[in-house]
Amino acid sequence: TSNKTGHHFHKWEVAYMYWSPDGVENVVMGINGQFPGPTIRARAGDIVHVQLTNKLHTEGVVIHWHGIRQKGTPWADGTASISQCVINPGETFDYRFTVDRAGTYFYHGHYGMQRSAGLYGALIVDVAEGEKEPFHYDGEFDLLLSDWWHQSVHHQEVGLSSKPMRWIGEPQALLVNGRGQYGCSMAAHYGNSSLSQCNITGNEQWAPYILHVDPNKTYRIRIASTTALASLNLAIGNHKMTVVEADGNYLQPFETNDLDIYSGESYSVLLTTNQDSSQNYWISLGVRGREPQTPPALTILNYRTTSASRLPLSPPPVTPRWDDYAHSKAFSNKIKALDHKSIPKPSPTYHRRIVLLNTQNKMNGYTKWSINNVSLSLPATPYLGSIRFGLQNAFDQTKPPEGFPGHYDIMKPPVNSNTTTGNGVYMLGYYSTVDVILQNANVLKENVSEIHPWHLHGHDFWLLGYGEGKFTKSDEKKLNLKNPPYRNTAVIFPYGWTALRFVADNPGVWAFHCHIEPHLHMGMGVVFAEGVQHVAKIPKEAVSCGVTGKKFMTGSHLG
Ligand SMILES: O=C1O[C@H]([C@@H](O)CO)C(O)=C1O
Repeated sequence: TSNKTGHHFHKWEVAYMYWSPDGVENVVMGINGQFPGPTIRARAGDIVHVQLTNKLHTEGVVIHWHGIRQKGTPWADGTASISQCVINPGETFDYRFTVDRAGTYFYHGHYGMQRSAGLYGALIVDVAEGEKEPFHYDGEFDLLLSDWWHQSVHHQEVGLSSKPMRWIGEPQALLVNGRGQYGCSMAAHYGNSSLSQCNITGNEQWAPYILHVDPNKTYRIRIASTTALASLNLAIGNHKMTVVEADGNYLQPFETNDLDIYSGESYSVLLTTNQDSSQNYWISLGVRGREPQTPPALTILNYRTTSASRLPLSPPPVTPRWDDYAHSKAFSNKIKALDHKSIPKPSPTYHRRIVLLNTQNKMNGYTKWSINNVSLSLPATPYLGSIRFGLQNAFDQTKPPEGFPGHYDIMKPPVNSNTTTGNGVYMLGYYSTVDVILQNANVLKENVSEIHPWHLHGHDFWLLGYGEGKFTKSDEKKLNLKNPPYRNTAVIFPYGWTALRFVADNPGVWAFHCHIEPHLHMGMGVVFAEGVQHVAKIPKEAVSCGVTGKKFMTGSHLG
């Protein structure tokens, strides 16, 4: 075996194109004529180099490499206004970064709502040569989950930022590897469906991605969710799954009949093909946490011992009811880190604890999401450059709040619903240990509190636990400091809290936000920065806009 660093060079062009993700022709944001974009496959320690050219006619673009920590390359994180200037039409930007750890990742647009427009794809990192995964499998499948609207993202963005706000509603279809079915169902013939039976030859862009398996083998199914809105549950007829990986980190294996997956998360499950091999089985994905108006996504587990076009004997497995939160919490609480050299043990103490209250608010008649009563509105100049070069006029210099008033009633709609906007930064001590308590609350409407999956850029965190109601000092003893999962995305349940801990050891500026795209668009995020003075050699192209761009034109040097 050799220890040579692999180098993966990809030339990509992003463009809108006609596509039919669910049987209805539409316009998607594709890469090199593909939707979803090409899968990147590398080994741990390799360098990935994507030379991205923007072929959109009138929009900028960036791509975020979700789950890749960008150690030493914070300008390659692909967050508009945070890590870089947008790539203008006709321009090319070089994303060059190390994939330092094996796992299931993905990439997606991180400017406006371009992820919802279809700008996403899979990024799979295998173990380094000579290394082994801590589990065995004979074959592998990659499922990238998303949701799809017929209305364009431009239309959606205008609706969300209008007065009164027009909500995007539920998706028209759920997609597996960019494929779904609108207005028909592959399982209509069992009865109890108002939809007609789909007529699919298999060559359609919207034909399901079928998993072809041999009997008595073990398969690794990698599942990642880049949905704009939907929380999902995946179940496979007659088969159990063993969950072994989450967000690029190994788990203590556990068996399950169905798997919850929130936007921004990834899992690997092992499936043993030990059922009647003369039959096929449904794979079904249902909506969680919001009253569904979208039929389940369906595809087929095909035993090669029978024809792939033969439909399963029994109807698709029924995923848990959308509001069965007890089921979701039980699943989340089963997730524990594997004792493995690749996963650091949690720091036993913290230096700073930031409590982030999540509320839906009004601001002068507009609807916003706010964190401690501040709704994020990103600045014109990317923070990475403005903080590195000390340009204080580029964003709010007031420190964002560390918490919220103790008397705030999380069970009621906000009393003072008039929120504020801001773009201040949480400056974290370099190498300090930071605790974040994400506190959920009631939305503007009585008796409603929603699910929000929070995603942290540039780091993994230890997910120390979940609880009900308002987090109090006495909840500290409930935190798991023994084997918390090490992840980059964590959900907050309705009216509950979620506790995280991470070490601020990655020089750069990092987004931390709700991964529901319309929610981020409405301000549901914060910005962390640490060790920015240690960032050297920022490529010019990353900061040639706003006040950092002007700095260049006066001939100053960078880095
Ligand atoms: O941000 C949101 O707005 C709607 C609703 O609260 C108002 O229409 C919804 O379900 C969200 O998640």
